Amino acid sequence: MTVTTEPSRVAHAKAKDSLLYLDGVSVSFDGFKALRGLSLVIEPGEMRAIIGPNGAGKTTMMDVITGKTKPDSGDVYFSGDADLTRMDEASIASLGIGRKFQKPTVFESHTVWDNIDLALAGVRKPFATLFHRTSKAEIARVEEILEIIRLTDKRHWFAANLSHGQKQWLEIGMLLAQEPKLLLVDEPAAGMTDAETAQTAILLKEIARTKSVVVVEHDMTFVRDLGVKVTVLHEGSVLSEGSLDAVSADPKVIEVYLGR
Ligand SMILES: Nc1ncnc2c1ncn2[C@@H]1O[C@H](COP(=O)(O)OP(=O)(O)OP(=O)(O)O)[C@@H](O)[C@H]1O
Repeated sequence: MTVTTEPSRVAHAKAKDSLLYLDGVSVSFDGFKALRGLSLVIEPGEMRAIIGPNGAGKTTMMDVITGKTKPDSGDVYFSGDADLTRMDEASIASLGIGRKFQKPTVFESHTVWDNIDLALAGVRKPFATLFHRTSKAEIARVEEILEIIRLTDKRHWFAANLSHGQKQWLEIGMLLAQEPKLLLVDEPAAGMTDAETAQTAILLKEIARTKSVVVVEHDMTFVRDLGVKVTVLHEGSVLSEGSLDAVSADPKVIEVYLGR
């Protein structure tokens, strides 16, 4: 006897053990396919680098994960059974998906410390925030985050006085304050000095010890420093996947990057 299983049930079973599961995701804008059957699985505790030429669909993929864009078709599951295609952006964020956009959006007229403290406050219940005094545990968490983002000695600085790279780290710290399970980071190294870029790779690797991280990046030196599995997107689907060395040697990837 042949047992037939509904496709969605099969997808669901496969999604169970992964943190993020995309299968056959397609998105069209006025008939133009930005994503074409994109499939991607991120395991709990994994850091993944996503690369690809301009227009490959990297931003659209992030938009689908965070609920900003709804796919025309395909499955998107988080933590096993949360169907992200049926949820709005706020509900998805509250599941523990944090996104860092390319441009830092810190509160410039507040100190580094206050920026992190405010981000912690953001996850407190409104009533608790109203009558809130930062608890010992919260102070310890702010300290811990400042260590991770290398801004301990700048805690009293106004964010406006930080370098571009330091502002990026501060924003990563603000995301950490929200205790996400998955961090989506868009081109963190853009505009950074070489030293800051190298520090950012170390910092993200530290974060990835306790959280899953998906990093979209163009800077190959940075991707090499991360030393993680790389997914190459092209025309809305996965062209190649593996170590940076493996995908760099893939003829399909060479053609896309160098063949025109
Ligand atoms: N809202 C939209 N309306 C129409 N077309 C769009 C929209 N958003 C994205 N696109 C198109 O979809 C394709 C994929 O875009 P996307 O921004 O996801 O690529 P990307 O890989 O992030 O590129 P980049 O590296 O330049 O940021 C592009 O051709 C883009 O022009």
